[in-house]
Amino acid sequence: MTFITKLNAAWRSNDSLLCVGLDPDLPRLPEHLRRQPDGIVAFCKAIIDATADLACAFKPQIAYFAALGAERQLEKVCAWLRARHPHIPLILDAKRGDIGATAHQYAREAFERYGADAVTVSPYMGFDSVEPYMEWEDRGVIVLCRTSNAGGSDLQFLDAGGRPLYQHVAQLVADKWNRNGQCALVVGATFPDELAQVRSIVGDMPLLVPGIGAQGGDIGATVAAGRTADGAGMMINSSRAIIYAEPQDDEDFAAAARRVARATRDEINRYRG
Ligand SMILES: O=c1ccn([C@@H]2O[C@H](COP(=O)(O)O)[C@@H](O)[C@H]2O)c(=O)[nH]1
Repeated sequence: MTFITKLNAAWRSNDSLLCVGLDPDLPRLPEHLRRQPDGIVAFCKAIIDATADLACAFKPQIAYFAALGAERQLEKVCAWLRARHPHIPLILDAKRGDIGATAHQYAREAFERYGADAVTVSPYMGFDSVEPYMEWEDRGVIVLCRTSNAGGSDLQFLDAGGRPLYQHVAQLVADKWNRNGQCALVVGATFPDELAQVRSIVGDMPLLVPGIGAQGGDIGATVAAGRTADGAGMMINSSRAIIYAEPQDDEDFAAAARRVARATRDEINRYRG
């Protein structure tokens, strides 16, 4: 099954546009897990199992694992996700970008080592730096377009032939790069006007939309700006607000994550029309 087919099925089966981000920052993990050798794996497995019926995708952020030399733990988290929840797409957030030969190795890392359904990539080294990922025709290639951080405007708003560079990237990916129908774009929820612009350029292409939750993006404005005619089209990511949700009463961390994930999924759905 291709990434796009899997994503469409997950949108429907879980009635969800919510992507749960896995950004396990060791000091923020429950105390008993910080001391365990595979504590990050245990943390992520518990979050995954508690939210899998509420999510349209999971997005591990590779930096949180690589910074600790915990790539083996990331392998285990990805293996768990693929084995226990094979119908939920696994997006590796790695934001790779390099010359073709090196990009090929990054693609092997994402798709073969971690078995990801999709990977995030930077467009700024051009098509030959993105093309190697497309050899895996069943996987998704999610290209940075209008990122959620304020500093994204430094470059993404530069004039590119009469319009901002992020719009040029959207057009380029939609018209030329998406030869196998496997591309998606990253557009921040923190910029609903730009999200609407991108949606008008790319038709029904899926958008990975980080920036709600800890970054404060407005869910109603995000859904209104980015949804497709059938009320889908987006993987709206929330990481810290879900995985570090404050437990209430006698909840454990996974139950707290589930409560916030459910509330977020339901709030998104209220605006889908
Ligand atoms: O433009 C972008 C692209 C990627 N991200 C990533 O998404 C999550 C956001 O985490 P929160 O805790 O929900 O803020 C994180 O992994 C980022 O690296 C992004 O925020 N913006």
